[in-house]
Amino acid sequence: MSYTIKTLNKIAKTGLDKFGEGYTIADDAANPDGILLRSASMHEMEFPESLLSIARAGAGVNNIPTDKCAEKGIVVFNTPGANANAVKELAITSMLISSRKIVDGINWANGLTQDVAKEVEKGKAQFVGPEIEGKVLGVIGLGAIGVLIANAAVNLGMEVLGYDPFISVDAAWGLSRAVKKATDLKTIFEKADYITLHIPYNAQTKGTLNAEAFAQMKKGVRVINLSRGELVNDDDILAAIEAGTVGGYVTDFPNEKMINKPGVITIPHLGASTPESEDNCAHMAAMQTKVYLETGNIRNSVNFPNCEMPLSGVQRITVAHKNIPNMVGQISTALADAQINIKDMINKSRGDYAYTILDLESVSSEESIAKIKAIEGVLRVRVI
Ligand SMILES: NC(=O)C1=CN([C@@H]2O[C@H](COP(=O)(O)OP(=O)(O)OC[C@H]3O[C@@H](n4cnc5c(N)ncnc54)[C@H](O)[C@@H]3O)[C@@H](O)[C@H]2O)C=CC1
Ligand SMILES: O=C(O)C(=O)COP(=O)(O)O
Repeated sequence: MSYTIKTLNKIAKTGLDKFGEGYTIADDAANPDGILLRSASMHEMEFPESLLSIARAGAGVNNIPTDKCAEKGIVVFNTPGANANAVKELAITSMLISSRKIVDGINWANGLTQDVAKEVEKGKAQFVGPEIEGKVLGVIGLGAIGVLIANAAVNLGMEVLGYDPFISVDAAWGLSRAVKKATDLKTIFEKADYITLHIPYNAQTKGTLNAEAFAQMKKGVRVINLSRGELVNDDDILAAIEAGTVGGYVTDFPNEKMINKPGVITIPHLGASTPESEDNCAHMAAMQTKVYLETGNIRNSVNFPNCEMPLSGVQRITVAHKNIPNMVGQISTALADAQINIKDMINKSRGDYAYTILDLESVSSEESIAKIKAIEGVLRVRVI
């Protein structure tokens, strides 16, 4: 057994150490079995035939063409929740720095040269800003991060409204009963003093906060975006700041338009930059990759279903395929034609794609594997 892992970003050593014997890890591997990355964009990349999996050490997968990967039978993983606490802490920080004029105050104080103590007392009145206790926070997206923030804000004495039409059962279980459900974005826009976004960036969520949204918001609302820059329309929020509708914008995704703008605080994408999160994400990404390469079991994929079965039999075959009728029938017929008995099997689907694991009582023949590969809708066959 030997596998090659390519890294596209710096991945915490504690995670890479999990691969252990039989693995070569390099940032310039030509024909990797697996790729590990953080925010590097893979949209323009060619995928080598050797590539079986991609693991995003983090939450957002908008930097990976997940459908294109699925079509090639490449399983893409992320690490749900592994960096959520780091983002929660930065979101609370962001609410505070959007409210109290801490950043401006620090910059001003650093520019003082003489009679500093006296000048501080004279000048501090220009940096007054409101407290967050008693104010209304609107949380858009109640996943791993949104739930933690909503609960923390309740504990800080805020009134919290949450909006997530697709909330998972687990997330709902974790949410404080004090968090009120908003059934539409309008309610959040009209009531919130602070709005924080915790949704993925995709074609549906692009520009969630735009001129139409800002027009419905309370005057002076503070907006926090630690999710992705594209969720907020840059020109529209700058206009809303200029008009006084938005009282402050904190973004973890600076660009040329946002730098050095009054009312905008730019953070250099630090949401997940804590040693704890970097270790958690790397650990999960490495373990999910190792398990997939060595057993074919899928845990925490974003483009294929989760599908796990304990190893049994003398050989395992995994088939990534389209979610269309009669795939399992055709695969088992190909094996039966070669007198191969199936000891155990599992089939799961997710959207347009599905995955089948078969543990065999005898070793398959090249001919039967070729037959499975030739079935229309089969994307990738592995013999483990
Ligand atoms: N700044 C940073 O360093 C980090 C940023 N992120 C960003 O935060 C996002 C969220 O992360 P997690 O909470 O871990 O993901 P998650 O997948 O646990 O939660 C996302 C939630 O958004 C909800 N959602 C999806 N579309 C929605 C819509 N149109 N309206 C309302 N809710 C919607 C989903 O139902 C889900 O509950 C990531 O996709 C990523 O873009 C995540 C980690 C670090
Ligand atoms: O997990 C995410 O979605 C993030 O945005 C974190 O990005 P990073 O791993 O710090 O480049």
